[in-house]
Amino acid sequence: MVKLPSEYQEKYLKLLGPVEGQKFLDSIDAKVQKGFRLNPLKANYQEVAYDLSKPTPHVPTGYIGSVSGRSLEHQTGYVYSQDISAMYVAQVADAQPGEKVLDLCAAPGGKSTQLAENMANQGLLVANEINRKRAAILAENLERAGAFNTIVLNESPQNLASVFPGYFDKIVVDAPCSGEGMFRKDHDAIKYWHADYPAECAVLQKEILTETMQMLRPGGTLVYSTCTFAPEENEQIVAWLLERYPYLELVPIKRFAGMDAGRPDWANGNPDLTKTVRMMFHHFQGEGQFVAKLVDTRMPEVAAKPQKKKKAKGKRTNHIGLSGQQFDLWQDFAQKSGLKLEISKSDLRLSGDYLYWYHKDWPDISRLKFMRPGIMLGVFKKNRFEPSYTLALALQPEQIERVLEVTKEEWQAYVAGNTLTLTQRHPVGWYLLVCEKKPFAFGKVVDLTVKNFFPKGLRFIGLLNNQEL
Ligand SMILES: C[S@@+](CC[C@H](N)C(=O)[O-])C[C@H]1O[C@@H](n2cnc3c(N)ncnc32)[C@H](O)[C@@H]1O
Repeated sequence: MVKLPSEYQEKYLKLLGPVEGQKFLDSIDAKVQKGFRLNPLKANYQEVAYDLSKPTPHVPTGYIGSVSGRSLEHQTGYVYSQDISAMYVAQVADAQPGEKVLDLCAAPGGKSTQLAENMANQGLLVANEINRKRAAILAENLERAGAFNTIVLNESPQNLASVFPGYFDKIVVDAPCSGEGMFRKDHDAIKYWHADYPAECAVLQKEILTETMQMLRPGGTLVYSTCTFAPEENEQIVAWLLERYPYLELVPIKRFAGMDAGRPDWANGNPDLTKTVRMMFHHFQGEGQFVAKLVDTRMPEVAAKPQKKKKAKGKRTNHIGLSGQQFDLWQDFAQKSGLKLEISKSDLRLSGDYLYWYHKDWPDISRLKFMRPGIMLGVFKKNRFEPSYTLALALQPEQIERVLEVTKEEWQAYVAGNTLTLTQRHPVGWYLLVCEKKPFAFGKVVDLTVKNFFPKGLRFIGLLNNQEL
């Protein structure tokens, strides 16, 4: 039996009433239902060695079941382990190809990967995370997903607002919160809870949303979510938004079986709050989640003010052009490996020795701290170019001629850091390594050996049959 703080118990018994409140509190001991999503950015994305017999009704790519972080499917970004409630947030955001979307509090990347998938790699997804270590994990997850249209930043909402005024069509704020909805899955989270915690989180949420509102374009959409049950961080925040920004309107969110409507009586009585959705332990299969969708009803032409381009402060060192020699090295790689991606020279950027693909119509982010200023294509080392792991995971096998299909045992050996031995000679050079049709890395063929270029920090012991011992 999980022990919940007495003030927490009293609060929910009062809010929900004694009978329902007790059911809610008792459900803390129920089994955690794991979930995962498939990734339609990948070719043959449904060809995975996982049970797909339990699809989720509310997310077309969602399934009930667990996946291993050591499986081929996970490493190649075909599956993403995610709670089935959490996966409803990006579904509600309904990001479309071509849109400009911001995921403001994005790590580890559950919502960002799903947004990128829904955008079919068209448009721009800015995935931001304030915590640097978490931002690195976010970048890795987006990399695995094969997200091509993404910039990963490591900024405060305030700094972002100074660069992106009125810029985004859609913004997802999956806010830092008191995490009550995680209590069943992560008992340690209970230790941090105290009676004032939700109110403290609400102060931060309002600060974050104040900056957020500066970045939403007139006519744009804001999705606000938390993984807590506390009304202070849910209905009361939405009520505050509606009062402070009268041009915002709530959009009704479809409620699937087990989902509850938001509770006006837990805020200021605004009946529109029933358009928000709660996922509660005792009713819905997943963990706790709240989600609200708001649209900015101002007409774009009335409200939009011309934005003056701010001059960058200090030296702009992040993006410099390629030298002629570097461009030749890149082209040599592209030509020899038979790369079939249309990348114009003006979309190539250099950051240190790293080569990025950064669309010329994307905004100037040189004043911001970034993890990935675009898609990392590779790195220049002395007189050679090494293609990146990111590029390997973003490619479909048909987008490159030099492909080497390996066995599952060879995949396991390679991701652990070993070289592979070939039985047949191939021309020297870079090859996209593919296992069960899933690209997983680049390797360099020299004589009868595939030299290992799997990133050192990511090496692991892969599973052959997806079963953790
Ligand atoms: C609920 S988590 C995000 C989960 C993520 N959206 C996902 O689906 O994987 C909230 C995030 O907000 C970040 N955060 C904390 N304080 C913040 C602040 N002041 N401004 C912006 N983000 C903040 C946390 O580091 C955390 O990664």
